[in-house]
Amino acid sequence: MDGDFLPSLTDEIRFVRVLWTDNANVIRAKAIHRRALANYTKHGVGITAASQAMPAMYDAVIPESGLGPIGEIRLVPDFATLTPLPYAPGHARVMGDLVLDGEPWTLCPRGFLRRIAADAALDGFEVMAGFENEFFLLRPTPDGGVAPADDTVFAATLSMDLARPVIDDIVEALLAQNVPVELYYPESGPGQHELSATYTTLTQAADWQVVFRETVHACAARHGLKASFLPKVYADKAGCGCHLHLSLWKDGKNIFPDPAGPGGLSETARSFLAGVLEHLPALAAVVAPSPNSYRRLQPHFWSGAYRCWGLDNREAAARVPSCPTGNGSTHFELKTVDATSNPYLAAGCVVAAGLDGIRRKLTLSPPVQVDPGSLTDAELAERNIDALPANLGEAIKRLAVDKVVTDALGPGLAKSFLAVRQAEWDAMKDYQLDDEVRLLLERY
Ligand SMILES: NC(=O)CC[C@H](N)C(=O)O
Repeated sequence: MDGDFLPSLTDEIRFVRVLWTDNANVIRAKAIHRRALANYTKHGVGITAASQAMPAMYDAVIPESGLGPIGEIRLVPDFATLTPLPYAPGHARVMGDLVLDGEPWTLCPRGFLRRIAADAALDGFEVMAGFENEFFLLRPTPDGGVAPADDTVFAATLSMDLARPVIDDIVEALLAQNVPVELYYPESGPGQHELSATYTTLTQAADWQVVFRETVHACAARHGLKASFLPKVYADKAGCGCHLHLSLWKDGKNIFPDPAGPGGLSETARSFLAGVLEHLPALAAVVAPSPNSYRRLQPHFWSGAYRCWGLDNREAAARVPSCPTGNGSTHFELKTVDATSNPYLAAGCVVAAGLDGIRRKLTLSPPVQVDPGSLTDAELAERNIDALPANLGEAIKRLAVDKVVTDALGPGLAKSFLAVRQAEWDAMKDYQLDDEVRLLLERY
């Protein structure tokens, strides 16, 4: 698509933002003015390679990432994703691919996910995915802080009424960007909401996750509110998950369900899930990558803090939702994931772990049909259930030695990702919750 899309841009579009995500899952863009667009369609806009070496705290290059001041990458617009931004009149957005010497750059998160989708295809599978987000709507307070926009409870219709103007705006904006919203309800935290969309292909699911975060933040701001996806904002209240739903398809047919299999899952689905659970301590560094993530992964908050799976079990890391038709289970939900994770890296690493499970024909442990948080240490050990890493520092150590996940990432991406995670852990390991919230609330 070398410029043939240009007539489709209305005269009102002034800037086209080309987006990329980094190893700290900050969403960034360079915007091209429409009068100069043709100059950048093919080879994209130059950005520094060091853009993949920045932690969440500040724009500084982490030297251990292997990146530095020298090195230029091309941010090439993927015009198939072009859409005007309903919340930013005059602006449109495309997803960008990071390209080096005309080839996908090995450190590009979007390119990485495409690689994993291609790996799955070589094994004969198409992966379908969906990210299911929770977020807080917060109101600025006179002292410069924020407070929840309301103090309602789970699925409270009062919350629906109070938040309706902003939620309606978010939903209309998502639909206008072709993100097919399906379900909405207020979640149990104060001012917390959940909106989910239909599942789709792996790369599109990650693209939609970026669009989702952008849209929620921007629409909230238009209503004088702040939105945040930070995993834990209030210590004693629900945190924000970004559960990842996955299924595997062959020849257009979902191969997850088998009504006769344990949990209604086929043998392939069970091996895939076993792979995800085997690698989960390492995956934690990718799907729960912020020091703040580990405040959320606690028992009794339905956040998936235990390495196990269960049918309709909301305390297990992997929940297999039962199917109302009784024809077997169509997918599973990895609850451990939060929205500080880069969706391309998170989805790609989880799928790589699952494919490893299939290749090695791993056997899935029996489902856990009790609240793992209510079991004693001895009972947990007996069932082979362990807690996830206690903090980001522990998770980084597990990722560094997980050959399957780091090989999937490739040496450059693994090195830069680990270096950026380590820098965040080093900087924030002694922070109190308030310090984290002050620093990270508006990043996510
Ligand atoms: N309804 C739920 O499953 C709540 C999820 C929970 N808020 C989380 O942190 O993931």
